Amino acid sequence: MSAQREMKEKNPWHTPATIIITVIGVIAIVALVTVAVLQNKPLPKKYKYGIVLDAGSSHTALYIYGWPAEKVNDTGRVVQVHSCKVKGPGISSYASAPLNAGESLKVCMLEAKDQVPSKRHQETPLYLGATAGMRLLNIENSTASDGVFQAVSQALQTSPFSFQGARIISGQEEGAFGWVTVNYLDDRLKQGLETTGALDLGGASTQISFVSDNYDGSESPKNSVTFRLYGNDYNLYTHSFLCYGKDQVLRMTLAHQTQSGPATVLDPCFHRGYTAIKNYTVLYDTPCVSDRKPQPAPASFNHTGTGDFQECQRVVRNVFNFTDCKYSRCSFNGVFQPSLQGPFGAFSAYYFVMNFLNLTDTSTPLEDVKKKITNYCATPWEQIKEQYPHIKQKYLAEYCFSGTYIITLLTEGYNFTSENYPNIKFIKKIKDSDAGWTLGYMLNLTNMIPAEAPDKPPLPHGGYVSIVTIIAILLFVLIIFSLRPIWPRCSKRPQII
Ligand SMILES: Nc1ncnc2c1ncn2[C@@H]1O[C@H](COP(=O)(O)OP(=O)(O)O)[C@@H](O)[C@H]1O
Ligand SMILES: [Ca+2]
Repeated sequence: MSAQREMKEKNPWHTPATIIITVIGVIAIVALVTVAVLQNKPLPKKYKYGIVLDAGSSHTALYIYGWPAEKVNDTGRVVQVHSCKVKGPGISSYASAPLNAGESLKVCMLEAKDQVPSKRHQETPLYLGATAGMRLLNIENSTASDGVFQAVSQALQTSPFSFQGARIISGQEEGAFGWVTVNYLDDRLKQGLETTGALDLGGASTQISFVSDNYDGSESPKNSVTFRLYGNDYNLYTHSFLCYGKDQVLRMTLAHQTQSGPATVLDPCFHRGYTAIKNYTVLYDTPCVSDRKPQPAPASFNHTGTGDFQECQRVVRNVFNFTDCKYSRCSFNGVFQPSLQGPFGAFSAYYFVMNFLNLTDTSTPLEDVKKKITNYCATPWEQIKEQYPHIKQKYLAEYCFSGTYIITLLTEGYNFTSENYPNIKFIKKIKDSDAGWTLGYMLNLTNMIPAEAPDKPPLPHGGYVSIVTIIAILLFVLIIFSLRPIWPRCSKRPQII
């Protein structure tokens, strides 16, 4: 009894001071964790938006991008939140009725109004960039192109967004911003990883952009764009070939085949059984071919397919000049090109065509790719129409030509070989955002990619709570252990006696 009483008296757990300390300690730990959980909750997310209209030669598309308002420079956090395809042709087709060009954008602009919360409308920048279709119209008839821009600008000014202007973007911008988009979406810029080259095939022009280590830009300065992004310097090679989009190349190959003004053209790039009456004036109505119009020319010709890949490739080769080159190396038409390097993303019409032909898997050897296109071209037109009843016949008739052109451009134009052809990925989207120049264009105009690497991001909320909890538990354990030297001695004393 007396030993028990002694123990009770000497046990520090039972003194009022220790009880108070322990209670205060526990309350402090609970309070600390509660504060960490409640007070440091991330602020409710505020979103910002930006809108870009891609006025291409064949059609216009509207893209809405969104990003959290805070710390946007942190990561590749700008994403495509919506897209809208404008009904009808590209704005350059409205040269003689410009008001209709403005009118054509209305449906997508209404969609954009619904997609962006109304309290953000006023602060949302809206851009329109026009590419090769308008470049060609501007060369052909600058008054007409001015008229189109006036009409679309007027239509866009009436929108609730902050309209920042409509303009033709240069081929260099188109190529460089396509490259920025691909690498931004892939998170390659921020991490300073090896970059991906960009291959963009449009209807009226085509772009190639990539970083090559043995290229410093001095051999052909007009093909060089330098960027400092997230603390890394990039020396980008880029070139845009005007008239080398697939629609203009098709005209050039037809022009090549109609130089003598024949009444019938037997075209190996179209299927056997395909036949259509085509108008000479319409065919030659672009600066890419206008100087080659046969004089005098009949009103129309009979365009008849023979479906022969190898012959088609022979015809397509005629649109390239492989001989003139004043540089150390060239792609074609006397244009400098450094040696190909790294992976490539090929988008827009590259994707549409190769996806249709089931050739997006580039592990398919180049020889097999050619065989598949050969088979497709050799399939009679009636069979093709039956096989693909839901695909627009204009596209359907042209896939043989387009596939042949793509392979010829890549291998003979840009010098891809069977070894590095697998480095090309045919892509439509990267992480739900379309590959194309528009995102890079907006990131640039809104200064969203900093030149220097951003500061290390602060600890996320979850991480902060965990750390405070761990510290609190450690403190608790520490209190227990700090009392241990007194406590065990007291409890063991009766046994010693
Ligand atoms: N589903 C499809 N199949 C084949 N080609 C397509 C498809 N959708 C779009 N295209 C083609 O993609 C090209 C897009 O070019 P576009 O961006 O309008 O021109 P540019 O960039 O030269 O101004 C056009 O040749 C168009 O016909
Ligand atoms: Ca385009």
